[in-house]
Amino acid sequence: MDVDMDSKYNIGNNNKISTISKFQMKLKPTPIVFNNSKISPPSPKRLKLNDKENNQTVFNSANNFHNKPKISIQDQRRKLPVFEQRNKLLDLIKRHKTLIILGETGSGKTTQIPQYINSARLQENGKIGITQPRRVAAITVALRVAQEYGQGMSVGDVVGYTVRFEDVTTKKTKIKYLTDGMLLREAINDRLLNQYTVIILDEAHERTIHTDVLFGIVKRAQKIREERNLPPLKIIIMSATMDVDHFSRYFNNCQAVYLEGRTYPVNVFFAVKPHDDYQTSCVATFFKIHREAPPNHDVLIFLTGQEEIEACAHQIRLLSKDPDVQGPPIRVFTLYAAQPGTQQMAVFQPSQPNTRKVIISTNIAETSVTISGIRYVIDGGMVKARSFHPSTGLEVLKVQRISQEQAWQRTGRAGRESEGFCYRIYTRSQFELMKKTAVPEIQRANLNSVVLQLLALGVHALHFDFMDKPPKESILAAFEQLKQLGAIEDIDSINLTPLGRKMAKFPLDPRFSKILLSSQQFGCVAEALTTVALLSSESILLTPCSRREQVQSVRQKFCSGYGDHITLLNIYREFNNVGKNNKRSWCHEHFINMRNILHAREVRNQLEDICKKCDLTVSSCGGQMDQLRKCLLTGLFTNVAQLYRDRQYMTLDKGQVVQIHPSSDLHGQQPQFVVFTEVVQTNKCYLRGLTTVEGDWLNEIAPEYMKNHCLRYSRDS
Ligand SMILES: Nc1ncnc2c1ncn2[C@@H]1O[C@H](COP(=O)(O)OP(=O)(O)OP(=O)(O)O)[C@@H](O)[C@H]1O
Repeated sequence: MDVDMDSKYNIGNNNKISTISKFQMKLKPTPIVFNNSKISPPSPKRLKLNDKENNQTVFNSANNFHNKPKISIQDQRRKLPVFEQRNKLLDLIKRHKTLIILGETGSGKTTQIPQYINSARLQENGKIGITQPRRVAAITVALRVAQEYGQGMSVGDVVGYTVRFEDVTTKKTKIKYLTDGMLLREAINDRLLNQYTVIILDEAHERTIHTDVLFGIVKRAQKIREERNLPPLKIIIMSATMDVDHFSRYFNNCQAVYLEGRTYPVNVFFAVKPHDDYQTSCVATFFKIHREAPPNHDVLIFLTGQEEIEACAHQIRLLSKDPDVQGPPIRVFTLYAAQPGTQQMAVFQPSQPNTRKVIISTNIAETSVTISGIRYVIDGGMVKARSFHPSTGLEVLKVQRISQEQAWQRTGRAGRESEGFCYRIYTRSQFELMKKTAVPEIQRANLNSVVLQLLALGVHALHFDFMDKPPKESILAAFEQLKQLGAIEDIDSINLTPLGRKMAKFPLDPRFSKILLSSQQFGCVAEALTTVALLSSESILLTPCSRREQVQSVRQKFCSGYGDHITLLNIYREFNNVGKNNKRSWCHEHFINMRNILHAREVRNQLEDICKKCDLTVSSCGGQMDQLRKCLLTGLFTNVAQLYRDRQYMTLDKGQVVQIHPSSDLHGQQPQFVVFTEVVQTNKCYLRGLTTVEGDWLNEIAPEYMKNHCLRYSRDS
């Protein structure tokens, strides 16, 4: 792209924008001005080789290679900065039982280091496990590494991956990429993680709740294996951006090594002034790039969530139809967690010649992934983060500014195959005001699942060796909830009840596991499985903004007076009744996301297998929805709200004032009691995913809980 690196450019001066705007006045992209900042990510302190005082090591490498003709995959590997350091690195790995490795984004840590270890047989008879915070990264990196092995090697042979509901490994697998959540589940069955001799916790800076728990689990497994003279466990912690001292202290002042050298430079631009409407600014910036960049120089845009991403995709598709828009044909892709795997993988397909691929993604493309062809990153600067408030008992999703570390990771997605560009839709001073690192998830999340998993490992969360302790009240709230669900006898207990042990077998929030495990007693195992599978997968409902009324009218026949969960169940049942050949057109006609519903079916099958292992037989309640509604209450009785004033509800648990979300089937109705599965916070608190329940059922189903949580208002008041 022929951008003058030293001058500003101004999308507002581009008369193409005014032509574009005639298509959709409301969506007119805001003009945005950038400065080229020419800055680089901060490198960790560079210290001398084997600097004893600081216990860190520096490597020197200066691999700078620019737009070269296509090179073989093996040559690509040899040109990565880590390649030059291979022997020194292997020597360090051999000598240290725990090692921290820092290296620039794209330098080859994730794909190369496990291969080096395997070639040198450092793992001996065990496996090398490499964790990733997200499934997309685990899958794509495994595919890439299998491809690098060549010789017809397919994923699942020497290189494999395991993500929730998908295991592509065999006995032959030596290098196993897996999500941090899956390694944690494996630890429940094998506390010492005996199948591994090397565990690499990658992208450690992300501090996902699972990685944070794994820090303690692997540290403990390493120590116990040492004490018992079992084959040792080597731990490697990797990232491009992390607080080395903090990590090193936690891992008994272990050695840290900084791999110098980067692949290709990325030129960073900041907006000259703040832009509140970052979504529209991203679109404007995209069209600026599109007009000037050669074909197949692809673009990755970071936004916060499904709705925003779909709206942006819609806007780009619409604007790209303007005959005045110059540039190659645009192919728009979206990437967010709620999509099924197959749809996510489509993003990684090579671009068609002479086109422009634009991918609009959440932070799932922020770390580890390489999307071939990406030269440009547009960073909206925001992320949707989940936070739990023990005082209200609610877990809410909120859009907030990213951290500086996240900004650098996003920048790192350009410049992986050649020089790249990153446009930040925020000013330099806004960047400087951002937090250096994000608050670890463990300090802001609902800890129900973690506390349950730790108990399954025989550990009490209050006594667990966390790198940064979660708030005590969040741990206590989790114990309280597990007690209410019947997973433990009392809140000091470190023993799970038989029910609790079964709950820990499901890769689900304990409230959902409880629903499944109670469903036998209500004769609705089939319906509970469907409902929980649908709630654990991405939304099956498509609601294009422009066709809202049409959507409502075709879906009317599925709508249940009992609310959203039963409506979803009705849709799923009908989908199953449609013949195989007609499913696609049926989905199209009813605005149902076919991939998501098929994915939900896969999830359902897997949950059914676990139910069978827990001795449940699949029964159906047919049309008796009271059975399912009661069953939902067995897990979700702490998520009940009562009508107390016109359209205002109050949660029974903590007395939080809430309203029914406009997208709910129950919006506009005022049932006395509702059970909910989601809370969304904008300027008000809204409940989404609702089912009506009867007040009397609460005493029947959760008598203990109701002793302390009386109904706030009697029916007559
Ligand atoms: N799927 C892929 N397609 C094409 N090239 C790839 C792919 N995966 C990796 N690469 C190449 O390998 C390089 C190293 O990738 P790798 O993921 O190992 O780096 P990393 O140091 O772990 O980066 P990060 O810290 O960003 O995860 C990339 O910069 C890219 O050039």
